Amino acid sequence: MSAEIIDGKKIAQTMRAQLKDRINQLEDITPGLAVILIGDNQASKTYVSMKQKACEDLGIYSKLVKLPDTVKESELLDIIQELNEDQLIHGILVQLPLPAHISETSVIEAIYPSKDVDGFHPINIGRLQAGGEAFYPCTPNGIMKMLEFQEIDPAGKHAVVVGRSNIVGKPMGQLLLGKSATVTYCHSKTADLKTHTAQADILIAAAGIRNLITADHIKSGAVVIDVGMNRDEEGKLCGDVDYDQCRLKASAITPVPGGVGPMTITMLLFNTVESAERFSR
Ligand SMILES: Nc1nc2c(c(=O)[nH]1)N[C@@H](CN(C=O)c1ccc(C(=O)N[C@@H](CCC(=O)O)C(=O)O)cc1)CN2
Repeated sequence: MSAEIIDGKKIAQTMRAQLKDRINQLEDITPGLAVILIGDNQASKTYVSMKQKACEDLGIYSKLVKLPDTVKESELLDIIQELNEDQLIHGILVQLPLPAHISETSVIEAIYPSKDVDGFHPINIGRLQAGGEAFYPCTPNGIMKMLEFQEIDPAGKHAVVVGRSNIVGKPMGQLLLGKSATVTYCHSKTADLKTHTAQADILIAAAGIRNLITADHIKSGAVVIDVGMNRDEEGKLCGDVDYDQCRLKASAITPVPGGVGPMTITMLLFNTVESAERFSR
């Protein structure tokens, strides 16, 4: 068997074209996104410039706030409050990770839930679980859209999520549960990982460990979604899944790069447009 390759770039392009139409339909309002970048982390700089370029391509106003990694938490919170009150801004995000002296919790909680287009605020996380109007975290929601595009219905399937981060693993399981999958969470401390992953109809690998998932870990015909963003010895980008092995056993698989990554930014644009639409109602 050779798996169908789930092309994240192509799905992202289709969704971005749909978003452009929605933006064109907004009268007298341009969606606005504020991105706060702290410090000099090379990967963060790359992701932020990708976000800005994506905004530019779609006609979303983007405001970049660059701060040194010596910035005080109180200064950052003041900036967030200004953006909360800025009528031109419909979405605010602080690029993660943060320097060690700044509390991620305080920063996330300072953003108004109505502008939290990353979907990380406890109000949005709570509504994801309990229902109600909310922004969902971009990476897991992007994966749900990918499954939808591929016509893979999670209902009744066994989904195994490897990873328990607040931004991917935990909300991923909740979203799959919301679509009636039976969900198992695993993580770096799970004993005998293979026993669990080999039962998955849908396997989400989001542990941040290169080649954690090999062919032995998956069931024949499984759908394998790779959220990993790791570098090999030569600096080449690779996921958590041994792609060359697993694509011969899976029924569908995402590559890295070109799989989940492009959907993360697309869902950020999606949330920003949604926020502007709510604002204009
Ligand atoms: N505030 C946030 N911080 C972080 C988030 C987030 O959703 N919000 N997620 C990640 C990084 N991230 C977006 O910020 C992100 C990661 C990867 C990609 C992507 O498109 N990857 C490409 C490859 C890019 C490359 O060549 O380096 C791919 O997989 O094809 C987009 C966004 C952590 N921080």
